[in-house]
Amino acid sequence: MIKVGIVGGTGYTGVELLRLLALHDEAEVAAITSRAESGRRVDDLYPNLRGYYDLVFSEPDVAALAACDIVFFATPHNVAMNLVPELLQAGARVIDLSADYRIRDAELWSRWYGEPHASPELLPQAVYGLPELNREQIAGAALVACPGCYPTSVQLGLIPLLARGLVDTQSLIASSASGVSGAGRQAKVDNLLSEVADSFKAYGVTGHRHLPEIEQGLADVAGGPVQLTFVPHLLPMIRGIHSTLFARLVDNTVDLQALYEETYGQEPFVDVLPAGMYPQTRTVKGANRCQISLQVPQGRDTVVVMSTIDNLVKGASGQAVQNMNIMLGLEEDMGLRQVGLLP
Ligand SMILES: NC(=O)C1=CN([C@@H]2O[C@H](COP(=O)(O)OP(=O)(O)OC[C@H]3O[C@@H](n4cnc5c(N)ncnc54)[C@H](OP(=O)(O)O)[C@@H]3O)[C@@H](O)[C@H]2O)C=CC1
Ligand SMILES: CC(=O)N[C@@H](CCC(=O)OP(=O)(O)O)C(=O)O
Repeated sequence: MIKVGIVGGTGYTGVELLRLLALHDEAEVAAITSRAESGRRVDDLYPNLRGYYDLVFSEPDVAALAACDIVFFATPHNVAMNLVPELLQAGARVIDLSADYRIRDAELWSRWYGEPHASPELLPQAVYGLPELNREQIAGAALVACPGCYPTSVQLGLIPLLARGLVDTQSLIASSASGVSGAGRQAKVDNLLSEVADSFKAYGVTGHRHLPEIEQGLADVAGGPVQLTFVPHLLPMIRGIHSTLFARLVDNTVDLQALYEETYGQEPFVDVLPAGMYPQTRTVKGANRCQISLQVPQGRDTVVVMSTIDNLVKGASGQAVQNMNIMLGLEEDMGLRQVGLLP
């Protein structure tokens, strides 16, 4: 069995990793950390896991983590970048769900995240963990930076258009909406039921930290700089992201439905819906799946792409397990064969 360590096991992505790994044939969680819950049984805090784990949370301990084959970081940014150098040196492979290694330029990273990067020397070897783009590099990586939740939905939605040079790269727009679990489990007044329920609002319009990450990924695909207007919104629900993406066509001779079906035809976790069908967050809830559909309204020159994921699964822990499977040469869908929860 593959020995897995999880740093940050009490958060929403940590417990989602535990849910998925409970049904994984080849992985066994050997170490799990929480500073606040150290000494407490995992299935005491999370009774849905009773019968699956005989584990106790402990303080982060580099020696115990270094004894694992794979270490997941399900921690806020600024944590992994301090511990990863030692773990890599000890021979562990790391899958970071936080933003610490997603942006290649350390100076750009520190401008958006507000402090210097603690291990910039590792940025060149970190592989951006979007399997649909980087499957081969992920397979050989020691350090994988899992994409953010919004970036996953936006990039998967726009990649086919940019790869073929079909749209203006300087006027891309992403209007995205997320459920509240995207903000994590930490208590915040803004995320109280009475603040969020029965309401809908935009935030981060002047600049959200996912913007440089998305632009970096899209620029790689387009082969040159792109400009994106990214507006996130908070939805009064728990899980799910819906991104509505707008791009101006510079070539409208291509059958876009066929292009998307061809691009993602062999992808196990991207589902291009038939023309006329709309993706919904509830049909991907609990599943490691991105559902996409597209339209060119009135046959004009703007293509509208709709892309939905569960932020905790394809947007975080599911994608992290997918990356682990690729790194270990396992079946890519091992532990990820869930169907979306409906209703
Ligand atoms: N929620 C989502 O939808 C998504 C989240 N992500 C990213 O994944 C990461 C985890 O997110 P999420 O699970 O929502 O976060 P949570 O706030 O829910 O959980 C954070 C976890 O990290 C631990 N932690 C916090 N600070 C430290 C520290 N200094 N050292 C060690 N452990 C620490 C906490 O436990 P304790 O404090 O007890 O140690 C807790 O278990 C974040 O970087 C987030 O941005 C990415 C995609 C989607
Ligand atoms: C709803 C909500 O608050 N979402 C979070 C982003 C989600 C997230 O986890 O950010 P990373 O993927 O970069 O780690 C936010 O906007 O800050």
